Amino acid sequence: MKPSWAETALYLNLLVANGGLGNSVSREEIVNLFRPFGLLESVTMEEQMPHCFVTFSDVEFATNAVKALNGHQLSTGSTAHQNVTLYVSYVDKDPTQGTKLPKWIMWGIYSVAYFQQFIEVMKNVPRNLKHRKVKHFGYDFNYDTNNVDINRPLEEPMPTLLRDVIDRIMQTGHVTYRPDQVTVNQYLPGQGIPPHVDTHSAFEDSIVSLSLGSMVSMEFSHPDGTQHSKVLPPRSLLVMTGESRYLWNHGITPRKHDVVAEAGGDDGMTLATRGIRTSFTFRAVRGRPCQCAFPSKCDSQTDMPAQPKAEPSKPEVQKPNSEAEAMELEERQVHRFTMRSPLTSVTLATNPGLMYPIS
Ligand SMILES: O=C(O)CCC(=O)C(=O)O
Ligand SMILES: [Fe+2]
Repeated sequence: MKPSWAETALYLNLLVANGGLGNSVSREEIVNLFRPFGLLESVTMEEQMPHCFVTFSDVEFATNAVKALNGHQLSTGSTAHQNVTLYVSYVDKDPTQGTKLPKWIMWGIYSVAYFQQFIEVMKNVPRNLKHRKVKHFGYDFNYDTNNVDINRPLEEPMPTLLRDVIDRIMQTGHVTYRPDQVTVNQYLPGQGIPPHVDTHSAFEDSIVSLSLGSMVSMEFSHPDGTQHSKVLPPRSLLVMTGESRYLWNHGITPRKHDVVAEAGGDDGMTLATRGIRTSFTFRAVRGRPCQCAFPSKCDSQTDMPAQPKAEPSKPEVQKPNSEAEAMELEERQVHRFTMRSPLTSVTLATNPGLMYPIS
């Protein structure tokens, strides 16, 4: 089957020509216009510029907004500007450019039918870890040693589907070593993965995670204490290279909702309910010691204190012992947020793809 990304290239980032501060269009007008299409990740407006950038948290939201709003006329009403016609188009802009944060590739290049085949892969896999389901291709990942045995590749060949994606990943130019190991993680709402750095000696530099199904918020933390959460929208690729691969911890807090910032420029927060998320992590096994510039996190260069195991989950801060306790903890955390800022509740589709076939 011909993969549909061959014809389809959609992005989460939109350029809104004529929708800028330079045309006296306000942030509020842009947010009000775009928000009905789905959760907004950001609205970027610069002084005097005649355009702005809108980033959605899901490719489908962006697709629908482009269809509906390209050519839309913003009328004067009570606002400062004359009638302006907005021209909305996709833009391939990397919002993490120039920062040390993980690279973020906004992609919606695969059709839904194509993705559905990926999720099928997990259907017959038993729930084999306490906190999530996993399956490995290429090489097994050993959760006791947090490593792979390079001398024991799996007999099952890498499925064509995954080889297609790997080709596509290589075409981005962000990845030096061709991935030959794939770990599929399937998380139910309430499940997660403890903060960790993928073992340096096990895998080469670039680590790529493709998210399918529900969005989730991934937490990144730097040894200097810097914390950063990033919403991973469905059908997006996260590429961790350099510092973000070797130094920053990444993890997913086990909870059923994520508190997500709204893009209005104020302190608006939205509570997003998690659905089932399936992620595909693409890595290249290393088979030789790591010589990175981050010895404090490098098992090849330092006697590392044992990493928190990816399974079973080890508590970082507060760990609920039962489902009831987990719910209570979550209630408390969510409640704290509610007190600080008004929350609107939004349930994101578990598999938005099924609802909006592209091709
Ligand atoms: O689910 C993800 O996107 C990340 C998985 C991960 O970090 C891992 O398997 O090492
Ligand atoms: Fe990881």
